[in-house]
Amino acid sequence: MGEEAPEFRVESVTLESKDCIQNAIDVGDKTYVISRSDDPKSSISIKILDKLTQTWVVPTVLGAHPTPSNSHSSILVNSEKILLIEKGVPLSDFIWFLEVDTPFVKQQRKIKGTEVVAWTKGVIGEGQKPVVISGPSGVGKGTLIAKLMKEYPSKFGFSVSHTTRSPREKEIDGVHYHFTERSKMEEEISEGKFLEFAHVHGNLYGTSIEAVESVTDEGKRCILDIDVQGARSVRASSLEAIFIFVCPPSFEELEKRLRARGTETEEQIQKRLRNARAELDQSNSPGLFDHLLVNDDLEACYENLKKLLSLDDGHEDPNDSLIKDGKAIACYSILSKTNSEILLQSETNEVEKGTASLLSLDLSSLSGGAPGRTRGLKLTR
Ligand SMILES: Nc1ncnc2c1ncn2[C@@H]1O[C@H](COP(=O)(O)OP(=O)(O)OP(=O)(O)O)[C@@H](O)[C@H]1O
Ligand SMILES: Nc1nc2c(ncn2[C@@H]2O[C@H](COP(=O)(O)O)[C@@H](O)[C@H]2O)c(=O)[nH]1
Repeated sequence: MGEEAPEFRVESVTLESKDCIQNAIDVGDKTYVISRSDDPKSSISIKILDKLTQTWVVPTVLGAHPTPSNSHSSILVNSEKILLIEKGVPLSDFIWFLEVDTPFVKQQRKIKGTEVVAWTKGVIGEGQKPVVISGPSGVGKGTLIAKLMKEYPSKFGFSVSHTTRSPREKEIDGVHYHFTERSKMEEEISEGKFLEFAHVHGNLYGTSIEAVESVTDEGKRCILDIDVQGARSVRASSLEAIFIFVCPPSFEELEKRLRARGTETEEQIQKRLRNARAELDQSNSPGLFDHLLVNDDLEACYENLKKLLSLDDGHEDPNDSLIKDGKAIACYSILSKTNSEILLQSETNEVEKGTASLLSLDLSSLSGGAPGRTRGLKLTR
């Protein structure tokens, strides 16, 4: 927490009636009214008053909404976003931002031709970098990932991709893939819901932003199994990840594994083998992959993968002690704001296990935002 005395500002007016709570926050010429009814199941609604014309607008609200709760407090962070602190929800879910004029909101306003706001959830700490695993079809990516998830179920989470291909026997919708119609997937891509997508072996595959975010929200390290085109797109995105390419010991062995798997027709096998040559050629593209792993003996390759991942395990997240018990119930309200921090005060008399009476949210720590999460929040006692 900084030394300077908190500068108190009345930027938010809270009106509580018998069955409704409303916060009114001025941002330039507009007043944003955030309301929720007394019913904890009902969601938050937003109205905007244009102070110049004295007209009300109900904006298009993008992003996942805050978890229903019966109370919140809010404050303007800067001209782009409002902070909302929810009460009575788990600590892992109590910080939200309403983006009112971020670059994303400005862009969406232009596209939609309406007033737009976007919710984004605040995530404490950076978490560990996601791991992108690429390699030709049949090399054993899925096998290696399955072993990792089995051995470390609470440490790693799989990014469930979308695909337009048909499910194989034993593949479960929502577990192995989100099996989807091409038109629906294309629509969602155009809505900006995908981190990356690619045409692979004649079908459309893609990683939704939600697929990665939901794993990270659970405090797990995200594993992506995607092709080389997808790896390139993720490399070019703002997601900082570790990129691993898995090679077969030989092309003949790759073909043998693909055939032995018995999931593709001869025509599909031929297509996958043709694409494999191109993917193997690209494995050495400068700056694309951080590590190459040869999957000859499965156990030896798995041990090498574990060694690679533990190289990045060294760092301790300073927020760990605060978020360790993410299920503890948050009962904070906003106390004050300076240019550098927002102070949150606990409203419980007895400080619950895993929570503190006063928390400082470092305003220089906010990164990302809609359509993903606002990450890297530094929250200190
Ligand atoms: N080291 C290995 N030695 C022998 N067989 C292996 C080895 N690793 C995986 N396999 C087998 O090879 C087949 C293909 O593996 P897997 O399905 O994991 O490949 P993949 O890279 O995930 O393929 P795709 O990209 O098509 O999903 C499976 O039948 C698997 O059991
Ligand atoms: N670019 C992306 N590639 C993906 C994604 N999910 C899977 N894949 C890759 O597709 C092939 C074929 O997979 P299969 O399950 O049909 O055998 C394989 O190389 C995967 O890595 C994705 O979301 N984006």
